Amino acid sequence: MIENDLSTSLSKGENNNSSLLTRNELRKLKKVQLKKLQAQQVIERIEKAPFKKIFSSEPTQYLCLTNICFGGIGGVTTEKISNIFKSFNGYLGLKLTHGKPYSFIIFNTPSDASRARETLNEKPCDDLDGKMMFIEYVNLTYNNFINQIKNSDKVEIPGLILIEDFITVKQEKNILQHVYSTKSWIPVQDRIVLHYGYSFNYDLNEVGTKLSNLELPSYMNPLLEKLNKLFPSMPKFEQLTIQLYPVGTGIPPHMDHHSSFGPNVIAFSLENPVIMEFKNLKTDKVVNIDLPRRSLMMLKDDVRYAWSHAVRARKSDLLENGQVRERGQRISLTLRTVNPDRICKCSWPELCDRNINSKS
Ligand SMILES: O=C(O)CCC(=O)C(=O)O
Ligand SMILES: [Fe+2]
Repeated sequence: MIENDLSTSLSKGENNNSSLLTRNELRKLKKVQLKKLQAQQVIERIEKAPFKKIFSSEPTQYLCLTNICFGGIGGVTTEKISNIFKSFNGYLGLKLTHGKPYSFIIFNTPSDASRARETLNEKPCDDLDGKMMFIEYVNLTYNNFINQIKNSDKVEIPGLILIEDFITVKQEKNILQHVYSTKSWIPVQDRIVLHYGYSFNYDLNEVGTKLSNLELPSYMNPLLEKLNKLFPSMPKFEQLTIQLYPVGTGIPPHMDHHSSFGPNVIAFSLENPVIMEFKNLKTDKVVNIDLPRRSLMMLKDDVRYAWSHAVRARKSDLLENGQVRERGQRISLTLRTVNPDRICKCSWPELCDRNINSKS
């Protein structure tokens, strides 16, 4: 069946150069096409769907290596494959599949993917000991593959909300101008901080005294208005902490004080992104989340009350796609409400400072 398909396609002259090929070259070409068809047919059988439904003839940003699997017999390592693809512009990462003969490569745009495919498809690859990769574009409407690509190893942290581009470029510029012209910075460990509304007691790690000017700085207004529109039932934020993290610095693992502060803690990232490390204090599970520049992060529920968070003091971050990103100086703005009676009623009593740090 495969042989027949192949002879027809070659004799129809689908490969324009076939008439110029020597017998030997034609035999080799036939062998390659046979292998390619075999890989495609295996996928069609596993997926119970026709090739045309699974793959697209137009470039998409998702490539499927139809004959490359990871680990196991005949499998290659993730390192080998990422080394081959990471030299191409727009390479974002790879997704392995468990127990399936194919794998996926993700690019930023369809044209990035197309450049890599043009260079590598059906060409002997030195890094794979001369083996050829058969590469197809994943059809964006083929949900079975798209879901595998998008969800395979995304870890959700309950209660964590991340909104990218919450702050506009113009707003960021304005806030940074004001922040950098402020003179009242307080050194805390290797970073410097500013407090508005209430101070922060770093010895007890809880809310400090009410400050004379309770108003938050007016450059925060556009962000507060946008927050109000998105979360209309959220109470007014009363405390703002601004932190400047020079390259190489961070904040040790902590939970924002349960009794001092309300159920929603918000942190904006300005000037540079950073990886924040979250740890579930019951299971010790650690999850790294990339906080993009101009993003909003909200902590509520589990992640607010039962996970610690930290920015590790280091000069670079390892991203999910295996790339190392150099750190740049980062400004964060943390908004909190203050519990009037300093009492926490959360559902994690064993992790709550009302029991752990109860003062005599
Ligand atoms: O730098 C940040 O984004 C978060 C800072 C933080 O965790 C805090 O102020 O409690
Ligand atoms: Fe915090």
